[in-house]
Amino acid sequence: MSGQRTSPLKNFFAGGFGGMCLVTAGHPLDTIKVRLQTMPKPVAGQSALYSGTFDCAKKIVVKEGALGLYKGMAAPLTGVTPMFAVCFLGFGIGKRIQQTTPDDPLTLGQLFKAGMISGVFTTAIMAPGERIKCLLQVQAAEASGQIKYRGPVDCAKQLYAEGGLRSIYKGTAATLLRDVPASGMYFMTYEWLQKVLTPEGKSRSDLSAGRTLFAGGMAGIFNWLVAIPPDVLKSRLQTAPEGTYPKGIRDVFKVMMREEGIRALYKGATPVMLRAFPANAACFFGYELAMKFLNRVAPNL
Ligand SMILES: CC(=O)O[C@H](CC(=O)[O-])C[N+](C)(C)C
Repeated sequence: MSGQRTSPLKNFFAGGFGGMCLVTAGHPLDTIKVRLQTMPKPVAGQSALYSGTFDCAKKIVVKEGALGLYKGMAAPLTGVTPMFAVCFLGFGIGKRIQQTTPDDPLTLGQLFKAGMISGVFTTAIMAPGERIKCLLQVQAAEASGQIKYRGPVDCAKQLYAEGGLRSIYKGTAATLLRDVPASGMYFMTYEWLQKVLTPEGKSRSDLSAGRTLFAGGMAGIFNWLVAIPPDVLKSRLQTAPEGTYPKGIRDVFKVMMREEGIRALYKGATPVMLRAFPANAACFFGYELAMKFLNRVAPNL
């Protein structure tokens, strides 16, 4: 795969802008995913709260208005922007440490490793961001009428007061389990598709919107093919009342297999996959646009 000199700072800023595009395009489907993953188990004889993706979307819009789909978006916007900045920075660093010169081409395996390194980098921001986002997204599902958390900052404060940093970082191992292999798939798929789709005689820097949107969308799909099962375990763990799973995701997994079987690991897969393509197409498109802009206004950054 041909090498490309990229400035870490530009990667950081362009990645942040890509993250903002991703959240705006993908949050409604993320809300549906978390509601489906965490809805209460139906009691015998009763039907499930949501029968599927479209039923869930309809019920949210009818009960809470269209803005219900955007609940909890402040947390990912403030969290995802720096997270994607760090994610793209981590990928750049992951590539650089495997190259002897900045122009060294990278194999698919090396791109996968660079993506995994990015996954480790992002977990420090991703784990607490996901914990707060998931708690905010599910709180209306309990329908007690009482809202426990008034927003991301209030949620973080309450978690800190109840259990310190340990509570805020609950789900870190599950987040690593999800994001290290998934990020490998993500960046390897994107870079590979950009390469194979670039016509003979043209270079990666001759940007094409269609190619970028397709490669970005497919990167999202392959990311989630790997990420869904650990994501379900993570969402369960991060939204469960304190003390429910003393051994973390191992306990979540055991209880889930015993009570619901293997299929539960794919709960919420439809909205995840529906979101994956447009959200990540928007992300990489935003990233490439920002990169182009930065290359023009600050060529020496
Ligand atoms: C799990 C996740 O956040 O995936 C990101 C893409 C998406 O759809 O949000 C990619 N990455 C893990 C590389 C941050």
